[in-house]
Order: sequence, then structure tokens, then C-alpha cells
Amino acid sequence: MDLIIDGLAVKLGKRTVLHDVSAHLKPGRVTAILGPNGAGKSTLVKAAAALVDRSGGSVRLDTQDVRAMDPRARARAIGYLPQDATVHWNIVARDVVALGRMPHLGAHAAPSAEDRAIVDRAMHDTETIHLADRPVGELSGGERARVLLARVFAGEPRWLLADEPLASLDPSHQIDLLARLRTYAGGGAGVVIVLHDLVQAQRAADDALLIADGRVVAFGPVADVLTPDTLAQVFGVRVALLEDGGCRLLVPVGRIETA
Ligand SMILES: Nc1ncnc2c1ncn2[C@@H]1O[C@H](COP(=O)(O)OP(=O)(O)OP(=O)(O)O)[C@@H](O)[C@H]1O
Repeated sequence: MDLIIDGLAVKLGKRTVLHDVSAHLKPGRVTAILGPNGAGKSTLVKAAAALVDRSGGSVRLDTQDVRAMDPRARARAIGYLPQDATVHWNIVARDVVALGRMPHLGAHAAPSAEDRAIVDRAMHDTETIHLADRPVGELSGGERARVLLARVFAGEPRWLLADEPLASLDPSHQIDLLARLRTYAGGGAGVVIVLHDLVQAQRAADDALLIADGRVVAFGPVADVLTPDTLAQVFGVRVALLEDGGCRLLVPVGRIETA
């Protein structure tokens, strides 16, 4: 199922924050959305998950407009991890993760043994199983972020959209999570992640969608999109080349001084 963003425009308040954004995203691949603060990255993933109104264009899963889908079917198709990892209910972590199964349950149906096994697997995969019986309000920011991620994995969505999933994770959990997302895409799902870390984006993503001021600057294979020129143009940074196990990575090392 392809995720097709076509001429998308979004207005928030009086401001148009996305202008004519188009990108045809393929399942089985990890796509990183990158751009400066305020570029419109979060708004774009929210629009893809039908969480904000659009003022023009469309977002489709193959031929189906995401806004026209039945909400439960849409929740099975698209899993969304918001940027803000706040949880307002003080329930235990396992119950938060189990919420991810809700779109798969019939009305009033109790979770089956299979649902519970999927929840456990999602918690193992995110290293949160040891937190299962802890109230989420008592967890650290990074622990809570991993529990919320487990909730999205537990929903087994065809498309997983994660807004800055690395933000509160330590380096080893960042690396683990990116590997996990790659594996998830390898199973045939589409994965879209908003990232600020250019190096992690180059390591983890197949494709990159670079946006600035609500417009697409470039979209395509990550090595074609993230170049010294585009990084200078969009972020105003100069880069050095790092070779890591046969992989060539551009690393931001300083600002480009303007006269
Ligand atoms: N409710 C709102 N009303 C008006 N403008 C908004 C609203 N929410 C966000 N914006 C503006 O929309 C623009 C895009 O915001 P968005 O959160 O999508 O950016 P972003 O690229 O995700 O930024 P960041 O990297 O800082 O998270 C910003 O200029 C922001 O100030």
C-alpha cells in the first residue's frame, strides 16, 4: 500500500504551513523527514495520519483518501507516534501498550491470547517488558517514550509514522530503535520518521524528504537528497565526510558564516 501525498496544503490558524507538498512513499522503505525547526515536518506527518485538516491536495493509501477512511480501519493502517511523549493517564505500561490493539478488537471484545502475545512482543522489542507493571507516570522520559513506541508497534500498522522518536532516547536505544524500524520496514510496512539527526537519518533511512518553509526541497534516495549543497542551503551548515565501515556519512561540523 503506497502512501501518496499529492499537492498537500495545510493552514494552521491564518498561516499556510505546508504548500503543495507531493511525495510518493513506498512500503518496505524507511523515509526520513528532515528540515529546520518550524519547517512543517510534524504538520506533514499529522496530515498523513489525518489528524489535521488540509486546505488543498490529498493524502492517499493507494487510491483511498486517508480522511475518508473508517477511523478503525485507518488506525489499523496508520500508526502515529506523536512528538510529545506526555501521558495523562496513570495506568501501567502494559495497559498503555495494549491500547495499540484496540483498532483490531471488535466492539466490547476482550483481547485474545494472540493480542496479549503481540503486546508482549512489542514490549520485548522496545526493551520495556521489565516496565510492564509500572505506572507510566512514574517512568523516565526515555522509558515512557519506548512504552509509547511499543504501543504503536503493537498496532501492527501498515504505515508507521513517528515524529522525532529518538528525542529522549540514549545513544544505544537510538541505535536499537532505528534497527527495529528498519526490521519493521523489512517486513513490508512503510516507516516514516521525523528526524533532526542527519547522521542517524543517513544510517537508517532509504529515502529522505527534505522540507523548508513548508515546501519540498528534495525527495528521493537519502544519498541524493542529503548532499553538502542541500545541507548548506537548508540548514546553513558545512559538513565533513566520515567513513564508517564502508558507509560514507556527512556530519555537520559548523555553521556557514555569512558575510
Ligand atoms: N496551531 C497552530 N497555529 C498556527 N501555527 C502553527 C500551529 N501549530 C504549528 N504552527 C506553525 O506551523 C509551522 C510548522 O510547525 P511544525 O510543528 O509542523 O514544524 P516542525 O518542522 O515539526 O518543527 P520542529 O522541528 O520545531 O518540531 C511552524 O511555523 C509553527 O509555528
